[in-house]
Amino acid sequence: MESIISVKGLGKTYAGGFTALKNVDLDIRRGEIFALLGPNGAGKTTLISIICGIVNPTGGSVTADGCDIIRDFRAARSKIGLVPQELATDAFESVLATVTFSRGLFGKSPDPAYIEKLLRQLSLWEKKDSKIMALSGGMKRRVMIAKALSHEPAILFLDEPSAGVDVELRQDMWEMVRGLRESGVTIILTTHYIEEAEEMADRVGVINHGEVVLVEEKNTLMQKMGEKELSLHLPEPLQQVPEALRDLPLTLNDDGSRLIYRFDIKSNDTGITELLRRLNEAEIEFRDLHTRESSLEEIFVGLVRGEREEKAEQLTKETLE
Ligand SMILES: Nc1ncnc2c1ncn2[C@@H]1O[C@H](COP(=O)(O)OP(=O)(O)OP(=O)(O)O)[C@@H](O)[C@H]1O
Repeated sequence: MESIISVKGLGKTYAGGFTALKNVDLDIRRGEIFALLGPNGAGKTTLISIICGIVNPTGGSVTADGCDIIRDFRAARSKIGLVPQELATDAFESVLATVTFSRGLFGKSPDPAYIEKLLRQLSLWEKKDSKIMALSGGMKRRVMIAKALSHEPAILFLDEPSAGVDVELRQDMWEMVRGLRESGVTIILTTHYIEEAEEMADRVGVINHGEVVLVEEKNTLMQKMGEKELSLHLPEPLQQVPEALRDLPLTLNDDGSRLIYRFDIKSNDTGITELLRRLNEAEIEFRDLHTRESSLEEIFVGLVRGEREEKAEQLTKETLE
């Protein structure tokens, strides 16, 4: 599939000597919604800022829609719309004036018909003459998106689009972002809300300590990394997992009244038949039984923790050697 952003060997060491990005390779496909996940300080904003030309990289290269972000800065920047985390707009301006002005900043000739279409798409047309300060938080955020799209970019970056937005508005925002994708815009969002990535993204990238540790189709990721949980309600609570069942991946929850069995989604043999047979043998009765798939959040936490543990192990090994 054709990539619209191509990041190669990208590195960033800040003036103080801190390395925020290490040799990052990443391709964003044209027309997708890509979610960039990572804990605080992982390097998400640094990466976006480099692609948008706000921060200079110390190594590597980036092209946006075929334009090199350094050699061809203006052309590259005109391909990109950025909605930053902070809502910064002129409170006393009207919606229409603000968005029209933003387009002008990119040297694009005025196009009232396009601006109208954009404001309608973002449900802001009714508010076109309102001053920004008179708008609700959700509307202000939509104005930021309208500003970012005013010069008709092919790529839209949304840095934490749901930060401080209530659940209902978040749903609206997701709807709207999907609508933008339908209209052909490629969307890259950073988020701390894993459910946002789970709900919206076509692909997910995880960044940790300045390294892209994983890029995967969301569905594949959830299938590959996911665990399923089988939960059995015990009418007679257990103090501990019986000796005869200790070799199985079982844990007790809810004061011993729930037995949890974890199995791998990708495995052909879930071991459930065997589990039920062994429970029967051990004369453990259960009332109901249901399964649950792990969420992207659990996968993410598992990944980051796994990497941390691996590093700690490596460090211990190195210290001992
Ligand atoms: N101008 C700067 N000078 C020095 N270090 C910086 C600078 N900007 C960011 N950093 C450091 O680089 C690392 C990555 O920061 P970045 O803002 O890219 O992370 P992030 O993944 O966006 O985090 P968050 O989720 O908290 O926004 C952090 O350790 C941060 O302290």
